[in-house]
Amino acid sequence: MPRSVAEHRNAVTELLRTALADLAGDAETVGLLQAIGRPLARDITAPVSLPPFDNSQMDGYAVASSATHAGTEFPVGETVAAGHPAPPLPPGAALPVMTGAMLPPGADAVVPIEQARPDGFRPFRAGQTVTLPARVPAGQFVRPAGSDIAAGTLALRRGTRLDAPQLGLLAALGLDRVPVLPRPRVLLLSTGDEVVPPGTVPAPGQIFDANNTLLAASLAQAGADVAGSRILADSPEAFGARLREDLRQHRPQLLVTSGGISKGAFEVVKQALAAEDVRFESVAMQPGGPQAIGTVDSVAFLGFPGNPVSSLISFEMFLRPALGEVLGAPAPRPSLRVPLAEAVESPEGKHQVRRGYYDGAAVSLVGGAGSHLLHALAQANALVHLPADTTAAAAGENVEIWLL
Ligand SMILES: Nc1nc2c(c(=O)[nH]1)N[C@H]1C(S)=C(S)[C@@H](COP(=O)(O)OP(=O)(O)OC[C@H]3O[C@@H](n4cnc5c(N)ncnc54)[C@H](O)[C@@H]3O)O[C@H]1N2
Ligand code: MOO
Repeated sequence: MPRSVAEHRNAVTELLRTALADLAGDAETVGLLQAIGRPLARDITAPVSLPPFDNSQMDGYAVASSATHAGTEFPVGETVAAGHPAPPLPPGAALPVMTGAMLPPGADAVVPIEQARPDGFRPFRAGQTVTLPARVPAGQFVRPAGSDIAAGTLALRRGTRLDAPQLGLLAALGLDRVPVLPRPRVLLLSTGDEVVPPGTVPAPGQIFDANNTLLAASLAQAGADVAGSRILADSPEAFGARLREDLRQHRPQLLVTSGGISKGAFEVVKQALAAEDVRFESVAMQPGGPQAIGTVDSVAFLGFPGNPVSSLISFEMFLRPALGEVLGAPAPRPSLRVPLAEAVESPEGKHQVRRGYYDGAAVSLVGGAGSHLLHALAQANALVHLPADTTAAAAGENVEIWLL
């Protein structure tokens, strides 16, 4: 009886929860730009307030609002520029103030230059005056200290994924380094006598290794550290020996293989790991039906099927969500329900994942269902989900897609 997608995803998540437990309690401190996309390891309390001082939201005149109730013509004082301490506001006067400049002590409102007469800044002359609107409300165009965040309050919670907005906030708070969770270390192995590295010359019957690159790119984008990767041929003995060496050398928290797990005569992963705590499952999904999961020498292990599209979809359906769930990053793929541009059929009892192109209105299928169609995958911008109980969907029917 095949496992459901949800059952296998839960199993992968539980495997990673155990494998990455130490990592999730650890931290390394890195520069802000080294932290892009990574989960914050500790709560961050604001060391300063933002804004740090009351300042002007407009280029204009700083006034005491009470004075604008008494009259509309003001003597003009010294100009207050951003980046410089503000002099106190002389009683009854108006000071030219620039956006971001400190509000002069004694001022509580700003009149934008467009509402002043004259409506431009002139070089300062003694005795110069400006006419401003009457009854300016207190607080107008003033950004009070701490109105964004007050010093001592929680700025970002542990586990928050650090993208541009969060990193920008940390920089604004004066922090140049940030504690993040260490990246999970992954050992990646492509398998098969037919698989040779790109950049070499294949012998008859051989093909170039797509999976190490495709999975290394996926893992790197998901915040993992691919500690090592290699291709191993279809010899279970050589596979076992090499794997042990690589595990000792790279000390990964996760081992991911592709290929060698289905029903052929030479299934190197299946044969080499037969005595290990590893299960070879059939998941009710297509592509990505054959899956292996377990531990090898206490290292968490996932075996993905060899077809490149199957490998990528296995990553997207199981490993990416599990990393997000356990570590707080990567973000889930954005999910939408959108109309199909064309009718589609799907095998009964299997969750089919087709590749699609979403143009903002509807999703069209890119290529067929075959799990070798890497060129079609490279043209797609979405995965199209046809759940196990769906055997057909008509054009215009809504389906779930994940944006890639
Ligand atoms: N009798 C059956 N045959 C197959 C079944 C089945 O249920 N009964 N399942 C099919 C499905 S579905 C898949 S998926 C594959 C999975 O097989 P393996 O995981 O054992 O993968 P391999 O046989 O090693 O390779 C499959 C396919 O992918 C190519 N490949 C492998 N590695 C790479 C790589 N690194 N880069 C590019 N291409 C790769 C390989 O040459 C094969 O064409 O089994 C079906 N068979
Ligand atoms: O399940 Mo296989 O992954 O279709 O090609």
